[in-house]
Amino acid sequence: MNVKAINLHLNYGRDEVLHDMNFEINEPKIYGLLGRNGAGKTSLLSLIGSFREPTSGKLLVNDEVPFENENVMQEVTLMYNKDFAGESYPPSSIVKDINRYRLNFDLEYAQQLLKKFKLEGNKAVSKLSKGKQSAFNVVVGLASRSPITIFDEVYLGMDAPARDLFYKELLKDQELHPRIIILSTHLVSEMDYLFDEVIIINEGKILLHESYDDLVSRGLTVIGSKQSVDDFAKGKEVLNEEQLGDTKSVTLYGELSEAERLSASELGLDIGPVSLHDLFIQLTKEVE
Ligand SMILES: Nc1ncnc2c1ncn2[C@@H]1O[C@H](COP(=O)(O)OP(=O)(O)OP(=O)(O)O)[C@@H](O)[C@H]1O
Repeated sequence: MNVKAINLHLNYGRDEVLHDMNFEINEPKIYGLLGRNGAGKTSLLSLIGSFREPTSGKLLVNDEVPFENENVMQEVTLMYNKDFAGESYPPSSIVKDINRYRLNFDLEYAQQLLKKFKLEGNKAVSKLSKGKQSAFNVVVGLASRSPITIFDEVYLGMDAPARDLFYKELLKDQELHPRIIILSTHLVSEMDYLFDEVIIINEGKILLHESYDDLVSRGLTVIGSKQSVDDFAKGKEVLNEEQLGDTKSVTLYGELSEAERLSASELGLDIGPVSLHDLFIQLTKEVE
């Protein structure tokens, strides 16, 4: 199972929204897809979900073009904030329907999840609250057990306890049935512990694709007197600087050698970690 982008471009009319993307994901892991509003996350996911075709280049799923490809479509589930306005059936009967045409769908698991998310009643999906409709998307996405399962911000309407239940179920089910799971989200600090790998896209380009651990280990804050911090930061990639009186704090991006750590301690500098949330903000901020 894999997803590959090769010199991938996507235009809407004259607007190019994905520019020359190249990446590959091929392991059953949880991938966090991050990007600012309008970065192109949904556009990219809609190509993987075979909702549209690239303008040029290739997007391959299991080495095949997914668009209108029955084999691939059975392997991929893309859940997004669907409009359920015309949906007059309750969740319990919709999952039975889905079970008839989705190969990997696990009806029993779907029914257990409906119970956990309190979606068992006879109310039509269109009459459920927004948060409950989102929870229903989560149920369908999890129970689809698709080798490639994508959640495009479906959980945004859910309250904190429901989101927590989703994260727990996701980790539990991923352990039992490993698959490629892509989570596109703005809730970076809440969800970062779920990610094995992180892909950040910025203005339609892949900014980085790394393991969560490598990425986070590369960000650090350095705090101390202005002169010492400036000396230490010279020649390094500085993502952010703040100063209060003579005290300065910088966010650096890159590996530190043992010698550099020693020199920081000799200069009386405090070195601390940076969260993925902060790194994401710094890495994608607009240059003033
Ligand atoms: N159907 C469409 N027609 C024209 N332009 C579109 C269409 N869908 C998206 N766009 C544009 O493509 C760009 C990328 O949008 P996309 O929805 O992929 O971003 P996103 O990263 O998912 O954003 P958000 O975080 O706000 O959901 C934006 O500039 C958007 O205005």
